[in-house]
Amino acid sequence: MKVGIVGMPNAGKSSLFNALTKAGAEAANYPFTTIEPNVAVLPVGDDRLDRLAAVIGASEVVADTIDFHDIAGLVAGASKGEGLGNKFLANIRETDAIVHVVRCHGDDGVIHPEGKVDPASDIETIETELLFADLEGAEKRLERVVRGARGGDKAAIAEKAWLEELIAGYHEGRAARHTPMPDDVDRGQTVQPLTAKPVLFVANVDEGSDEVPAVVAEHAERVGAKAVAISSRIEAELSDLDEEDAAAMREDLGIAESGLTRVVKGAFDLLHLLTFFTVGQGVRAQSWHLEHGRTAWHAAGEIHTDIQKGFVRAEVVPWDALLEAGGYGKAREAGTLRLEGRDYVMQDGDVITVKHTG
Ligand SMILES: Nc1ncnc2c1ncn2[C@@H]1O[C@H](COP(=O)(O)OP(=O)(O)OP(=O)(O)O)[C@@H](O)[C@H]1O
Ligand SMILES: [Mg+2]
Repeated sequence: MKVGIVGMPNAGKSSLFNALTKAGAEAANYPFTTIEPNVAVLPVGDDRLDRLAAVIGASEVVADTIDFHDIAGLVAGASKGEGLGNKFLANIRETDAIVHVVRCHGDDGVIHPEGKVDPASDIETIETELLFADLEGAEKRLERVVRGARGGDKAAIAEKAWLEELIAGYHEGRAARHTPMPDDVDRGQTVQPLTAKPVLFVANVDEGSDEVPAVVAEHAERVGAKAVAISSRIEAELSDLDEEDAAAMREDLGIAESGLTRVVKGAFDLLHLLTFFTVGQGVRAQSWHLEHGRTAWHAAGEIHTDIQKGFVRAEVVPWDALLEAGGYGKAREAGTLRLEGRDYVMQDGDVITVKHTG
């Protein structure tokens, strides 16, 4: 899962990113040691996984991760290639969701590219750039599709209608997420609009506050997005301290929970994924994620392509049933552990053991 951090220049993106990087590097189960400098890998903590690992006697706990990409500031005109515009937009294109950092703090020492702090206007600037980029992409694609549609190609006809609807929406300032792609459009061939991606607004507020300012909260609600508030600078400073000092400083500042936790959880929730687990005695306990509606066969593919290729059947038990039974044998006796085929639709919290050949 990849999340891109976007926002105006100087909004506080890199401060947030640096705090995330340190948090990731310090987490006990950080699975990668080398990664590009603009990517922070964060484990998505899950209390269920820890409990399963303890009961089953796993050798270690490996939580699934989420990648945050620091993307340079997006200025007005980026979609026309201003600044490093196109490169930034290409970076955003590869992500599954967007964290949009909005400057809300009033520290005069930090220059604002437009000369004044105005969260609503900043949000509009960024959203407009994303819309322009999508508009250009959709118009280009439409030119190509029109010919196929004229020839009577079913997929092309459906795609043409969808693109026209998208374009009409863009002209009215409507993001692509409000015009979902119909099933009969070839997903692999057509545009992947930036404005279809789910968004988490991060209001970068003055230190000591963790309330989302009303303008940001209302905007987020209007566009169907979520919002959290943090002080990027404080989070970056806190991440430099050891745990004890950080906790004391949080208390002094009156910030309850780690702002980073809220950002990671908030970003993760955007993706609407289900979590499943693999756990065994003396081996790793791991968490994994899948889109809702995916099957045991897809789950096997997440674990390993070889396991998917050799899929025979799956043993599935809900995490709480396994916990209650205290082990696989007891869960089998209790009838909560079931045998399932490849088409079994995975449920959130399933613990799976894939039996496979090879
Ligand atoms: N909540 C805050 N209060 C006060 N100062 C802050 C806050 N958040 C960030 N800053 C300061 O704002 C400046 C810009 O922050 P940062 O480098 O994170 O922005 P950026 O969005 O990455 O900018 P760019 O687009 O240039 O990459 C830094 O000096 C940082 O310490
Ligand atoms: Mg930066």
